[in-house]
Amino acid sequence: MEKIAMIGGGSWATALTKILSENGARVGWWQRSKDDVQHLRSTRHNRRYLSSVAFDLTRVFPSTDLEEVVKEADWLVLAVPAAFVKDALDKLDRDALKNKRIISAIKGMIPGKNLLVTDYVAERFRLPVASLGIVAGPCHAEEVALEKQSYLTIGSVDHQLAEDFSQLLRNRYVKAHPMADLDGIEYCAVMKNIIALTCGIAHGLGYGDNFQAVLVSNAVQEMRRFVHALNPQPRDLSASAYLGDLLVTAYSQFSRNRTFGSMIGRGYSVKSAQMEMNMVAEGYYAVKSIYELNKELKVPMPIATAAYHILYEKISPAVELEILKEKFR
Ligand SMILES: NC(=O)C1=CN([C@@H]2O[C@H](COP(=O)(O)OP(=O)(O)OC[C@H]3O[C@@H](n4cnc5c(N)ncnc54)[C@H](O)[C@@H]3O)[C@@H](O)[C@H]2O)C=CC1
Ligand SMILES: O=C(CO)COP(=O)(O)O
Repeated sequence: MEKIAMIGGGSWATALTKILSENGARVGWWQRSKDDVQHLRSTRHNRRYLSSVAFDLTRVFPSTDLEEVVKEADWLVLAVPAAFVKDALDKLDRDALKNKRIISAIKGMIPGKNLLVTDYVAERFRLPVASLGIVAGPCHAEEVALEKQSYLTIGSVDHQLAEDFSQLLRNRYVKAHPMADLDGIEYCAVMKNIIALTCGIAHGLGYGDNFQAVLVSNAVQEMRRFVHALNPQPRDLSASAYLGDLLVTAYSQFSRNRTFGSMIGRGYSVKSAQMEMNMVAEGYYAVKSIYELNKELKVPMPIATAAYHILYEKISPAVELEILKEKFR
């Protein structure tokens, strides 16, 4: 039986715990809140996220004791929003993660450090990059709860690690496959949130499907330029780990980033949109990291720049979209 430490109590951690435990793995599930852990133990349901899912408590072990959960596991799955990774891992020392395989399920960057999550973890715990991987692909937690057919991609420079984790995920409604492009997949997963957020802003302002199709087409080119500048290697951005994830996030009713952007387009402030959501739109934080990273790279990134101006410089969404409109082809 594979032993997994799931770090995080949000929708994605809940969905991954469902998949992994129902496939037979033992999942030690770390959450911050004692009350939430207690509730899970007594009712078998996560009361805050995907509350319809019932867990088998002979395989799922909710706990607030991070060190204990990590000690018992072969795999660590990080599934808190990127902004909380530093805090969540604060108590762990290098030895705690020695000889473990670490999977990031996070599609965001470490604020302030402007690092991908896998780069941060490798640096902070001095781990070889071959011990790390990322779960990506177009997959909303809500559809996992409904057992709708989904596809996941595991990116790692270690093919065996990626294949082994894919194997843990495969079931009747999840297909998973390995890919070697760890950095490319992770950067694109970050970028697609910014783009989906901008699609939401356009929608909130009253732009329609015709415009969004052009926005997304231009966004693919922006993603290609940026990822190539950071990590030049041949990659087919039409693969589902890149384009598929962009499409589902830009178009789905379940997308946090699109929903958040739509509120901004309709005139909400960042604070009020965040308060209303109870969920995290990674694109809000990521756009600052990407904008700062790009000060050196100087890649033309009109969409990310517009989102940054709207979210951090309080420039009117309508004005930024007018500017963007003229740049698209
Ligand atoms: N929800 C989804 O369908 C998918 C999410 N992801 C990624 O998974 C990551 C986690 O997102 P979700 O599970 O969607 O989160 P969520 O938006 O469902 O929930 C928010 C999470 O943040 C946690 N949180 C809030 N304040 C915290 C703090 N101070 N310290 C630690 N944790 C805190 C909450 O406990 C909860 O776990 C994100 O990077 C997201 O992009 C990736 C694929 C699908
Ligand atoms: O990454 C996701 C789907 O693949 C989730 O996107 P949102 O955070 O916008 O819901």
